[in-house]
Amino acid sequence: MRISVSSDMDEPVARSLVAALRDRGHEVRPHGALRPGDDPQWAVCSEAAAREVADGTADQAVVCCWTGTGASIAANKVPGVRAALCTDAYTADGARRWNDANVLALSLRLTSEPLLREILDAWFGGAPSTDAEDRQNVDRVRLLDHGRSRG
Ligand SMILES: O=C(CO)[C@H](O)[C@H](O)COP(=O)(O)O
Repeated sequence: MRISVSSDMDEPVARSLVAALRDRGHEVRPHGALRPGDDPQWAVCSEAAAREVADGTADQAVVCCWTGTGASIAANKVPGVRAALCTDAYTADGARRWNDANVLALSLRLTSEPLLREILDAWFGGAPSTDAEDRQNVDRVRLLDHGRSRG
């Protein structure tokens, strides 16, 4: 897959993330502190990575900041993006399964190396549910991309 990755800080775990994605055979598109000369502000680089998902340049994205909250907030402002801040593998699995999340948000502070591997295993090992109620929920969220809460 083509994965856009952003981080506002050049932290070891962010570099491990890029390496882990490449090890898994993904094509990484770096942003922010992971790309020399790029703007590292979390609001800027998270949006840039999320936009690549929305416009189809990337299949998914992983956005990082110290807490993960700013990165997830910025990514979720991009129409078509469903970003999930995941601090454990169960949440990552649920985000893919129930929320059809297409952007993984990570906290650089909380995500240890073993936890990173667990979260990535769950994220990339999961698939969106085909259950009708789950799809209805995701469709409902898609309406919000267009400022509507009803079809
Ligand atoms: O977690 C974050 C935003 O949600 C940032 O990483 C945090 O605010 C640190 O930014 P800075 O180093 O510019 O103060």
